[in-house]
Amino acid sequence: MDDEAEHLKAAFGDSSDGEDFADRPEKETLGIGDSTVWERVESINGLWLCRSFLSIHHQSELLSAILKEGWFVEESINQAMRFGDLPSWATKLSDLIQETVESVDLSVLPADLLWREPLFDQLIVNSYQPGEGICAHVDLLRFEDGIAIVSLESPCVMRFSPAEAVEAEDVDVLLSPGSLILMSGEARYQWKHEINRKENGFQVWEGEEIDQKRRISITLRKLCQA
Ligand SMILES: O=C(O)CCC(=O)C(=O)O
Ligand SMILES: [Fe+2]
Repeated sequence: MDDEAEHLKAAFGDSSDGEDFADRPEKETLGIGDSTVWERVESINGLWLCRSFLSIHHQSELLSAILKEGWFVEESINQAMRFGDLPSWATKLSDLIQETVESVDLSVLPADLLWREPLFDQLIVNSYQPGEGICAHVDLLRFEDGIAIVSLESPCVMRFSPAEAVEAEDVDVLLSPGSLILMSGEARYQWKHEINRKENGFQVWEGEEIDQKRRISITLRKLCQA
């Protein structure tokens, strides 16, 4: 077992523990977690969270595929970007997002976004060491509506705050490993999002300080046509 798999096993237990994947081959092939429950983040239209998007096994496979790309061998490099043809693991992830969204009877993503071709053609993988995060921002307008973020490894709190000075409270969302968030409409254009993992940050969830480790995120977007 390589270091990453060992690390995941230590954190989450063996993926085969108590799970008989043979009974549910379809789910496992698709990499769908135990349940694909979607939560609408109240007070932010267009923000949806699926905590159990990826099974432990799929998280481990995805992490290995990302690390195999060799993007993060130098400590100074913590971000990789790809446009157009995405690596096969990212295309599979995009397909899985589409299937998962399609299979629920909820408007998790507006149909015109869900069925555009391709769903995503831009990929960013960020690797954050403990203490590192991302400043409050609205994603650039050169990207279309409909943004997906998949989280791996350390959980973190992502804070949403209104982009314009309006009377609305900030909203914290816990991005646990294996989770997927989708932002569209107001969530994408009218709210900023940030992750502050500095000492004076906000990595507290349900009263407990989050034990920070490396966090890897995969952001999928679609470029606007020129
Ligand atoms: O790492 C994340 O979860 C967020 C990344 C992000 O917001 C971005 O790249 O625009
Ligand atoms: Fe962003």
